[in-house]
Amino acid sequence: MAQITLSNLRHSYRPDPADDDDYALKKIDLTWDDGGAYALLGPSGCGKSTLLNIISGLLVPSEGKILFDDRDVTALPPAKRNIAQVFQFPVIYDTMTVYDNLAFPLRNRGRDEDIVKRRVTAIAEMLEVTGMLSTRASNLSPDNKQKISMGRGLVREDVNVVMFDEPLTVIDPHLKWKLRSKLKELHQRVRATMIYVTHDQTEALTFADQVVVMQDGEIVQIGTPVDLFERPAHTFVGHFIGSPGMNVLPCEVKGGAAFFGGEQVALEGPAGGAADGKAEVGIRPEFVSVSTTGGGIAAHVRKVADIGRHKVVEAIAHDSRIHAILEGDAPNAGDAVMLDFKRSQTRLYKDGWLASRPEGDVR
Ligand SMILES: Nc1ncnc2c1ncn2[C@@H]1O[C@H](COP(=O)(O)OP(=O)(O)OP(=O)(O)O)[C@@H](O)[C@H]1O
Repeated sequence: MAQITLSNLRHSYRPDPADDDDYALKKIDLTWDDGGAYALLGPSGCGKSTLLNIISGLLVPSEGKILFDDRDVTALPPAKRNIAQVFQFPVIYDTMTVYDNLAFPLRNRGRDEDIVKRRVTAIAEMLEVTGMLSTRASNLSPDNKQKISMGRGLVREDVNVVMFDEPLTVIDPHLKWKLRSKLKELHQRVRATMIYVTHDQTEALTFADQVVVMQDGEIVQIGTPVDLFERPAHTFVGHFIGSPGMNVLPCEVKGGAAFFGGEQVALEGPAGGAADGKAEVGIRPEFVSVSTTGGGIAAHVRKVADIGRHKVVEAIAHDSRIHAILEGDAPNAGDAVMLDFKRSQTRLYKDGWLASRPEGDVR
């Protein structure tokens, strides 16, 4: 396994890129620690596959370097990088047994049969496919085929990194959670460096210790799932993560205080030196409380969706839509209500970026 460093990376598919918009990857500086479980998360077109292909060697970046530990691999072809990849669709040999499929990457590199047997047995046990080892792969269900594909990615002990590219795309929704938690468990057992590429926040947040969020060819935040939920570094992360995402409301900053529709909104702490003028207040629906008697911002309820575990209230205040997630009783559509924002979770964003700081942070 190796630490992977991406240094000053830029990539354009155009022969003569002029400005930032011509780059699929604008400027990436990132270190993936040895043994880490990472997710690369972002919407379609943000540059995830481009980045993955640069790490695997299918693409040579227009600028910058890739290091595996201290070794510069920027110009090395995929076969020389010693990485394993699991793709959207299972890559297995239908005519071979499950055992031979799992053994293939090891035999291909000339490993002794006793090592092959030890590794295949261990991986099969982790994946809970021991009972299928002598089954022909053609007889497997799609999810078991993908499990074997994952096993092939994990069977070698000497790879620098295992990369998963949207590996659950073909899996039935009701089986997805099973494979998702299985992958997490596998990482805890094999401790390989793993990069999991997805546009699905649930997959990213379940699998990864660190999530790298991309937008438009740039990294907007790297953090734990809790960081991304509690302190989105950018309103994009606030919107993209969460269901519904963070409420982002227009506000006016005056002398370090934020005003929404003329009413002051108490921020978590100092406004971070945000200059007077237009900015945004960010508050997650989980931290908005709704009452008919208490104080707060006057609003009216537009609709209420009961989604089982909780209710999602959509209210309108000062022409902005505000979501609140409620566990117990909820108002009805048309009700006049008061909205209260939990102060410690109320953030200020300036030009999209987090500006406010927690109380007591006097930087
Ligand atoms: N071979 C190519 N030639 C030209 N442009 C490309 C090529 N591959 C990708 N792009 C462009 O580069 C940008 C990043 O694409 P990329 O496929 O890396 O994003 P992605 O996040 O992986 O999206 P998806 O999840 O849809 O695969 C997009 O604007 C895309 O249109």
